[in-house]
Amino acid sequence: MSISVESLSFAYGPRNALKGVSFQLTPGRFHALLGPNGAGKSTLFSLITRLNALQDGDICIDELSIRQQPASVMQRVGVVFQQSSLDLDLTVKQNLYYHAALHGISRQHAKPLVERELTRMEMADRANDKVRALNGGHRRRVEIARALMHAPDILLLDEPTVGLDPQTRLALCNYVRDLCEQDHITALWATHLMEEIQPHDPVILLHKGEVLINGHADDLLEQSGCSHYSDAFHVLTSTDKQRGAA
Ligand SMILES: Nc1ncnc2c1ncn2[C@@H]1O[C@H](COP(=O)(O)OP(=O)(O)OP(=O)(O)O)[C@@H](O)[C@H]1O
Repeated sequence: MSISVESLSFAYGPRNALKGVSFQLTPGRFHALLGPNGAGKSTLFSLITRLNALQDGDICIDELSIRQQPASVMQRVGVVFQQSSLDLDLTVKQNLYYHAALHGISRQHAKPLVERELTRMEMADRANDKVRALNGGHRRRVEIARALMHAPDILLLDEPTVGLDPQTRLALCNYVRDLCEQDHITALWATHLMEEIQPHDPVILLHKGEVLINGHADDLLEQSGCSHYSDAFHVLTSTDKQRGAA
C-alpha cells in the first residue's frame, strides 16, 4: 500500500508553507523526509493527518483520496507526532488502552493488540510501569506501539528522535527500519539529522516548502558535490542558488 502526495500547496495566511509538493512512497520502505527548520515537514504531516484541511492538491492511498474518503485513508495511517502526547501518570498499558478506546476499539479487542505491539517494540516487560518512569527512548517506543494499534500500513514519524542521545536515536531508527523490513510497513521519518539516513534510503528533501530532491540518499551527494551527507544537506539548503530558484 502506498501513499502519494499530489501537487500539495498550503499557506498560513500570506505565508506559503508548501508549494506544489509531490512524491510517492514505496510500500515497505523506510523513507527519510529531510528539511531544515521551517521547510514544511510538520505542515505536510498536519495535512496527511487532517489536522489542517487541504487547500490545493491531494493525498491518496492507493485509489483513495483523502478529500473523498478521509476516514478510510486515516485508518491506514499511524502517526508519531513531534511532541509526545502520552499521559505520564498512566502505565504503558493504560496509555495504549486509552488510545484504543478513543478509536472505538473495545477492551476485549484491544487486549491482543496491546500485547502484540508491546512485544513487537520489546516493551512487554514495562507494560505496568508508569510512563513517567521510562527513559526518552522507551517513551518513543510506546508512542510507536500506540501508532500501530489499529494496524496501519503507513507510519509517519515527525522528528521522533528529538531530545534523545545518539545511541538511543540510532536504536529507535533501527526499530522502525525493522518494522519496514519485517512487517512491510511504509515509514516516512522526518528529520534534519543526517546520521539517521543510509545510502539506499529513499529520500525527500524539502526546503522552503518545495521538494529539492525526490530520490535516494546518494542523490544528496551527487547534487551537492559533497562526500558527506551533513555537508550535502548544508550546501543544498543553505542557499537558493543550488536549487536553481529565482
Ligand atoms: N501555525 C502556523 N502559523 C503560521 N505559520 C506557520 C504555522 N506553522 C508553521 N508555520 C510556518 O510554515 C513554514 C513551515 O513550517 P513547518 O513547521 O511545517 O516546518 P518544519 O519543517 O516542520 O520545521 P521544524 O523542523 O522547525 O519543525 C514555516 O515558515 C513556519 O514558520
